[in-house]
Amino acid sequence: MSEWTCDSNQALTLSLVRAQEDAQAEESKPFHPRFTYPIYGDDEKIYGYEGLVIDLKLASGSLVPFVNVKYNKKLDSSATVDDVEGTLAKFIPKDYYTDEKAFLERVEAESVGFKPPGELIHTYTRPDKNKGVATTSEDTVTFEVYHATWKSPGFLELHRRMQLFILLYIEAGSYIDETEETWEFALLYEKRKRRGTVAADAFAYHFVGYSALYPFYCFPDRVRLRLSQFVILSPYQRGGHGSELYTAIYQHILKQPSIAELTVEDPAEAFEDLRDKNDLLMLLGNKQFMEEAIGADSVSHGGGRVGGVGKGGRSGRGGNKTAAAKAKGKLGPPVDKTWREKWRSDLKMAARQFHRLIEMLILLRLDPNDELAERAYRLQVKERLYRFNYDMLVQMDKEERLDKLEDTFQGVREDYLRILALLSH
Ligand SMILES: CC(=O)SCCNC(=O)CCNC(=O)[C@H](O)C(C)(C)COP(=O)(O)OP(=O)(O)OC[C@H]1O[C@@H](n2cnc3c(N)ncnc32)[C@H](O)[C@@H]1OP(=O)(O)O
Repeated sequence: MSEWTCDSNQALTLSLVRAQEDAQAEESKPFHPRFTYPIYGDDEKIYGYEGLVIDLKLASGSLVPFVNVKYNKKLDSSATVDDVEGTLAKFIPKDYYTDEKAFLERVEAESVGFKPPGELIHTYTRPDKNKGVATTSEDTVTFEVYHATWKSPGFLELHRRMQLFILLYIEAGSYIDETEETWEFALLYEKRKRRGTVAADAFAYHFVGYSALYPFYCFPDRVRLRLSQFVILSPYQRGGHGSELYTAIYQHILKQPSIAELTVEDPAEAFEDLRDKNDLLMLLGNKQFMEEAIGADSVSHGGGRVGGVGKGGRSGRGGNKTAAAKAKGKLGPPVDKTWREKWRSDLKMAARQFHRLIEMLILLRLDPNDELAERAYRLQVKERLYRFNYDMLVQMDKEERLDKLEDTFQGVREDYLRILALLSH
């Protein structure tokens, strides 16, 4: 890289600023985005500066921005030097701060008054990583999920600030249309007791992440809600917050009679794993579903448990399955399709996702020495794969098609084993 060229992912430095009383938090440390190509171009390079830092600070609650561009040297004014601030300004609200003192005063003022917009739909706690291991309730931090629409007071302004994270974190992510009224949102906030001199019962809210969902018509009289955007900010990633937000959205949907199912738009791999893991845990924890799936005897003997699913392998291998339980279970293989469809519809799951989950649950208990069961399983999975890839497979001759299906099946099976291993950590 030439002396005058900077990596824009490194140059852009984000931080979530808390009020001075609250500032000593892990989550306020600076971090870098995953992508900047939607802002600074496909090669994610900025030309014309040495030691460039684009300091983008956001008030941790309202996400009001402050921008300060710093550098050691800048090339003499010429047409080729990139306009760093002007380019970023096109993607954030016009009224961003450039005066740090005024910005910090705003952060202080908001730290007592800011509350997330929308309706509270889910609460959970985590040990306070800024205090070490939790021993009392004082050592835990509360997190809250809010359901919001454009009509929720204060949400439109907040969304104009937080949508930048879609560009910075989601590949091929783009801004949504504010004039489309039907968007729904789930916002995740940390709710933390204020420190220092402020009132003992005062709380401050800090933004963690959010999701945008869009309803599509679903025959005859309901909607299919499509999760289109989902982001958890770097300082909070891999702490189970994405799982909590996803579960809150799913539980909210289960309670809404007008929503038929939840679908996901073009999920990133990490999100697919998050979704599979949480969906599997939800099914394994559903007593009635598991009893019908594998028989009440097997569930009470631990056949529906996750425990013992080690890395890259299954436990149980059918060893403790009684013949009676096998005969009773609707899971198969092959699965009872009418039973599967009833549960899919009750659990409001998209068809492909639910069929995959069923295939994973079967694999979890499949006895590799039971050739009949192995064959029934292979046929079940291949039937789904055939339908899903029909347009491509139908163009091949028979031998090629069978080879392709077998390869795909083996790949899918390997991936299922990888996902099942995620359940044990
Ligand atoms: C429809 C869409 O919007 S798809 C786009 C999804 N969003 C993005 O990719 C934006 C950038 N990334 C993020 O926002 C977050 O990293 C998310 C949403 C993918 C995950 O959020 P997190 O809060 O980190 O997830 P959480 O801690 O609940 O992880 C649950 C499981 O998901 C899987 N997972 C989460 N992140 C990753 C990752 N980066 N790579 C692989 N697996 C992952 C793991 O199995 C994880 O369990 P584990 O930590 O016990 O191994």
